Amino acid sequence: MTEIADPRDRLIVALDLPSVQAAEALIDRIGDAATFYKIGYQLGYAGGLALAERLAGRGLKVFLDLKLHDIGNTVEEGVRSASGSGATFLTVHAYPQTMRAAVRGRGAGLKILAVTVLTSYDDADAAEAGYGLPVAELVAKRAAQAAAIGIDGLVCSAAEAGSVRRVVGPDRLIVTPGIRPAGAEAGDQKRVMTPGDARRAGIDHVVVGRPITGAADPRTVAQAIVADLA
Ligand SMILES: O=C(O)c1cc(=O)[nH]c(=O)n1[C@@H]1O[C@H](COP(=O)(O)O)[C@@H](O)[C@H]1O
Repeated sequence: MTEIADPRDRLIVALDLPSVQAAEALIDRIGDAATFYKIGYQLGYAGGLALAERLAGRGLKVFLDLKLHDIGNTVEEGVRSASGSGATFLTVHAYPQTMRAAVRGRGAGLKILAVTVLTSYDDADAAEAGYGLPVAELVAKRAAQAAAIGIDGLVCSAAEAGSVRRVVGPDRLIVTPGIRPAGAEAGDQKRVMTPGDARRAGIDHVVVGRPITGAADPRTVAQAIVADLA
């Protein structure tokens, strides 16, 4: 687990919103309660990539959640292009060819996170997708491959944080979505944990979307999550 001086940096708010205007309004409402924002498909395809550069320019940390997976050349060049965005994190899927390409394209300052098994998957979903391993074993296998390839961090559920830490050692980042404050709706997430339990399991950062984006008072929810993480 890495040392993080400001506990707010452990919370990554997923800006899963339909427009840059909506994202900017949410960031204004959250104010200084959060320092780290994730831009994924929904906002990225609606002008969010330019927003990523603006947020980084304002000193906020940005996680570009592009979940790249393609032929090696395309991944390598895509990662190279994203290296100029000012983002701190970029995701790829944890396939060996894809991870090797991402490491080749990685520029200074950009950390590559490999998504092991999506937190919306349980063992039945993995079997339906053709995998012959239960989720926990597939996560551990992909984490070991990612570490051997030199990936900076892993995305998994907090339920696997302990086993992933044993596989990858203390220096690689563990970033966990599927985080729900006690009593919050899980929605389509199947492997969920509270922020405090995730922290005790040894994660570095949590990713939280709908519990914050859908809250009547997103700033208060973000502050409560940071307090639980601390
Ligand atoms: O890479 C991710 O961030 C990610 C990986 C994963 O396994 N599960 C997962 O939920 N995510 C992302 O984390 C966020 C979770 O959002 P909420 O379920 O609304 O908190 C979404 O933006 C997802 O795209």
